[in-house]
Amino acid sequence: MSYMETILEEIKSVSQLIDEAEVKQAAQRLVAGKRIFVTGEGRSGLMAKSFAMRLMHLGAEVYVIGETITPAIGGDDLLVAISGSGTTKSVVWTAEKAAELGCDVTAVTTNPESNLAEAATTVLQIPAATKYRRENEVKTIQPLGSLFDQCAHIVFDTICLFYGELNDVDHAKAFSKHSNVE
Ligand SMILES: O=P(O)(O)OC[C@H]1O[C@](O)(CO)[C@@H](O)[C@@H]1O
Repeated sequence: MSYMETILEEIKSVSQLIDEAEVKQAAQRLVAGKRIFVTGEGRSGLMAKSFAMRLMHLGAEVYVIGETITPAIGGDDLLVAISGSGTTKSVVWTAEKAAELGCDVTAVTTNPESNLAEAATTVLQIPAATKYRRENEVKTIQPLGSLFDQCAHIVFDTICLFYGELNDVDHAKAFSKHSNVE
């Protein structure tokens, strides 16, 4: 099998462990018209940013924690916190702080028993391999958390499809939100 086929097989094996109904529920929680904040470090942070960009194109009011123009988070807001391991301190701390403020916190992680999952209101588990290669993680030929990153990206795109459906946003509406100064 080629490397590309192997990667696709790895992603497929993880996707088969995810219940799409749970992904739809994650999208439904984002529809409430609330402000959405996303957070994650490093690679997981990049996945968070790509998710935020897609949600913006779909009409959401969305912010990335730590960016220059990100406002204060409040009790009426939603936080999506992404960490493959569920142990990255800055992400756990952000989730704890947001929960303390009354935010609805969705943890996107491989580990439903992690500190991040504990701090969250809801856990969306993506049972992919992380950089820690814990015993129960699925096998991967890819280094670090690549498999988690890829699967998270696909799960976020699935959430975006549900989100678009629920909010009546089609390609044309999304295109109208796309940058016109590039
Ligand atoms: O997804 P996690 O477990 O929070 O890990 C994030 C960290 O791991 C890496 O993805 C890889 O070491 C870093 O880019 C990032 O700082």
